Amino acid sequence: MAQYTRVSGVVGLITLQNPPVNALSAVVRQGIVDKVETALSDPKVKSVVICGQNGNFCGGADIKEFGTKMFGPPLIPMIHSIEAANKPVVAAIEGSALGGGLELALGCHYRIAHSKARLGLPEVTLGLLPAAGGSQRLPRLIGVPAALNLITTGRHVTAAEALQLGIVDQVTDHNTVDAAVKFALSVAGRSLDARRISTYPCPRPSDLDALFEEVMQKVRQSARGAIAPVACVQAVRAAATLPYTQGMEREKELMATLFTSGQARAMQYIFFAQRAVGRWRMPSGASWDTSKPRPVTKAAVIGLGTMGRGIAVALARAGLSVVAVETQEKQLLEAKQAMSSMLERGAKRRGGVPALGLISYSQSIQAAADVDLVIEAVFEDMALKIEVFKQLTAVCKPGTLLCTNTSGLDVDQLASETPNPELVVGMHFFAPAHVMNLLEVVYGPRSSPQAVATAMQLGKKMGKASVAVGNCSGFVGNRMLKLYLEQASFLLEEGATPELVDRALEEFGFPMGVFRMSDLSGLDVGWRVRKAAGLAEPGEASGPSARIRKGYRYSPIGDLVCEQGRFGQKTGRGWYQYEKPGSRVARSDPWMHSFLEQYRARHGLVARSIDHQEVLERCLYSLINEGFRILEDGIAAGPEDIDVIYVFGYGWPRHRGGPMFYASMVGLAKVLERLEHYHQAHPDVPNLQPCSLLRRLVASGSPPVHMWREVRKKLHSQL
Ligand SMILES: C[C@H](O)[C@H](C)C(=O)SCCNC(=O)CCNC(=O)[C@H](O)C(C)(C)COP(=O)([O-])OP(=O)([O-])OC[C@H]1O[C@@H](n2cnc3c(N)ncnc32)[C@H](O)[C@@H]1OP(=O)([O-])[O-]
Repeated sequence: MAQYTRVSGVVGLITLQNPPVNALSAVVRQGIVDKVETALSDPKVKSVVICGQNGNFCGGADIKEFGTKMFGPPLIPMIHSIEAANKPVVAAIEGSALGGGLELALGCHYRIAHSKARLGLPEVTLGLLPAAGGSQRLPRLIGVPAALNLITTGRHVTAAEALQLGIVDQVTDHNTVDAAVKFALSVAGRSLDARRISTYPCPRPSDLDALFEEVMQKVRQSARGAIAPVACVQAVRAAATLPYTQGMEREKELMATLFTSGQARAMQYIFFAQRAVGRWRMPSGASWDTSKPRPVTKAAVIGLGTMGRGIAVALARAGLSVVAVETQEKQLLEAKQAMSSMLERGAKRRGGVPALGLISYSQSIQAAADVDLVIEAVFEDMALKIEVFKQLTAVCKPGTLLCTNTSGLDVDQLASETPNPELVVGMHFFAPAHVMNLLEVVYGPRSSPQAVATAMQLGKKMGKASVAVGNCSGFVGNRMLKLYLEQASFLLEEGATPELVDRALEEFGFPMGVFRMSDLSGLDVGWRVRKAAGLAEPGEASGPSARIRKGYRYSPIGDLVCEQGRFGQKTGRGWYQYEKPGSRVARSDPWMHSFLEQYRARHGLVARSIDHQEVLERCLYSLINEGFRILEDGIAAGPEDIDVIYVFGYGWPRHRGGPMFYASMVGLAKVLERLEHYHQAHPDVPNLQPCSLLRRLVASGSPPVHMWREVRKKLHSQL
């Protein structure tokens, strides 16, 4: 709803009230219409101020209303009536003015923002476009290029940038509503003809067609199949080429193509999933609202390799005091240099001062004696990690949380090597840790809910999408990825090429196919893990046993490629060839094609034609199937946890909603039928056997993804 008061005698103050972000629900819209009417018809009122309750202007249209029957006054005429008002209307912007919230402000005649406010039109991140006049008014106010950038990226701008762009008229460090009321008093009675943005001509850059062509090409490339960014460009083009009213018609048309699209549903699902994973729950029943996190102001990072450096920088950026420990002097000096430039570059990009002073460096673990939490990021070797944990328990103050950045080793085994296993959790960051937004917080059976709560809160403070998961080999992300990689390798045996498999996955929307991604992360990483697991055997064995491990099918192709010293980008050769070691542009490698032909010949395999559909079904459905096993094991509390992990950590296209959401869109019965088909064709691949939870969900009518948690609980209780 909206509240109305008259202040300073002649200013009508309208306050949006819908905590926490004053979203424009039907009730709020009705409130605005009524209160604007009141203010405009009150003869004592000379000008009007619109603000939001609780220091937040407006987070836009109410996303929770999408997909339901819409009622209440529509946004567009509501904003038009404000713009057409005969008394100045001033928007007092604090906190966020996003989407419909900024569109409401653009309908006002003036905008005053607090210096900490954030403004933007992020509809594209929800699979939509600004559909309450934003795509038509913003280009008229700030020009086509700037509007295109904000609308196609959905990025939020600071108040300072908004002032520089001309979106707001004034920025204040003081009480914004007071500043707006003072401003409203100062403009009372002034003509408003020049303040109605929809009447502005849209500035036309001389090379308009060239500009839109270039932007559309870039947008199509980065969109990777997402339809909303393309529609955003088309809507802004309408603003630049059509009169306002026709442009609004075009905006409406384009929004209609997006609003009910599967992509929009997927992206709104991820919006809420990202918030849902913050409400974590452990199998013991302990949860986010019953477990109090410990305060963490000072942390230590042990081991300053690539991961350790990124984690320390991310902690300092979050405002924590950091002790960075590296026992090797040369490595320590190199790390100090690298981390300082990471902080400086970051500060330059985001504006602000690099937090160089927050990090202290040491060669001794003793330096971690007074920290609240330690993150161990040494080489992925259990014996080494146990040794580090032993040293830490000897020097750290009582109650210090010991976290490991292992990407798959047994967190509980590590915990059992310490006197206080309840203080041990995994904090699995993704490379580069100061860039990637995902954090898997891994709890073992003895991890205390307080330790989980503390790690989750720290992850949020570092700006990470933090997901609490149970301890198992590979946790959630890597455990599922193993099946995806396995199928990709099998497809090479059966006739596919790295190029074909990658093209199918990139057309699906992944930034990189599985083989280009492996070349980027280094083939030797997986090889070391396979060797440690006793899977990779040296030499070119032939015959059936060469492709069997522990009784099941195994593809040694990856091991054989590594034996050639082909580790990917870092060696200039991997599944692809690169100009030189470290280059990033992958080119097909004739060596790989003849190697695969010889490999098939040696193992009596006959190549067959494989299409994109089979690549997607085998790689994605086997990954999804493992997702169901993870839900069945209770390692992940719900499908949202898995989907947030894959969208934020593994490049799963956001407009496909994540693996589990995607399975629900494809249809669980279809996924089950295809898995059964492939398992029948490959009985020696047990991972293709459909998971019983999938079978039972299909048997119970394939309920929608948001009901799986409840259905799984019920199915479990029936066991
Ligand atoms: C016509 C028009 O053109 C179109 C079509 C539109 O306008 S489409 C809509 C466009 N608007 C957006 O894209 C902005 C979306 N929101 C945000 O980016 C952020 O929320 C925030 C504003 C920057 C605050 O961040 P936060 O970190 O302080 O809190 P939070 O945890 O995120 O959010 C706190 C709680 O508020 C809920 N919430 C936030 N924004 C919401 C919204 N617009 N509608 C409904 N609920 C919303 C959120 O789910 C959470 O709920 P719960 O989990 O507690 O139950």
